[in-house]
Amino acid sequence: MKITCRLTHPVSIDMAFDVHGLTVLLGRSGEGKTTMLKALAGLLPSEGTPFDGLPPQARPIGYVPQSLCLFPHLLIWQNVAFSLDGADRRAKAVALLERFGLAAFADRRPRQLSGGQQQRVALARALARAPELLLLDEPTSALDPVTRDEVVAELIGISRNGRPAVLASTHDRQMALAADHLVILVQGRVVQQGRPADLMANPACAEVAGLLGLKQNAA
Ligand SMILES: Nc1ncnc2c1ncn2[C@@H]1O[C@H](COP(=O)(O)OP(=O)(O)OP(=O)(O)O)[C@@H](O)[C@H]1O
Repeated sequence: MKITCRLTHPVSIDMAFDVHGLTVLLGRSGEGKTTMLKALAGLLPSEGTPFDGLPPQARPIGYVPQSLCLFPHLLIWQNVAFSLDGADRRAKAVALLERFGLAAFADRRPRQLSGGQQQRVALARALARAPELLLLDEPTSALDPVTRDEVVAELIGISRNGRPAVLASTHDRQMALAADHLVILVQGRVVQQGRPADLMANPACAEVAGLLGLKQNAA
């Protein structure tokens, strides 16, 4: 899937990149990663996205914000079933929870779950509408290293099934290096994209080398 996006406010962005498998957007704080994910999800006005003209609810997108935004007053299964209709919505939600090993938590509330479990509930909710593209804003930022590795493995598993493609923003170098496709942002522009190993071997510039944690040659 080809993603394009142009924005002038609140930050200047002009991006074009491919999404296949688990794709990770890596950039410094303030580059506009969150802003672009919101624009793709239809929560901010933008131009040149593949989804222009569609209201947020009609976009084939699942979106997990950094704060997750689970509904605290709803049960876990009700959170997952939020966008579903029909008498079988509980069964569908529980089936999704089963996929993440959380079916036993269906009748609890979000505050009764750990951060990693809440992240998986938010993932299940985003997958409920069978999106073509799953957007995740810094999905590992609140997780300990072990849970982070589990969530990244789950994202790889989700994306390997072909649908949805998964696009995650991060500062997390470990997550970036585990991706199928890595997109590096500098000042709202894509400066390099490709397989993480290829970028590690041939960083396009000092900024890319810095983001990847490579030693830079003295000028
Ligand atoms: N509602 C807003 N009003 C004004 N400026 C904003 C608004 N939202 C974001 N910005 C600015 O736009 C820029 C990009 O913000 P954004 O949150 O998209 O960056 P980011 O790359 O996701 O950063 P981080 O990695 O720290 O989350 C920042 O300079 C931010 O201050």
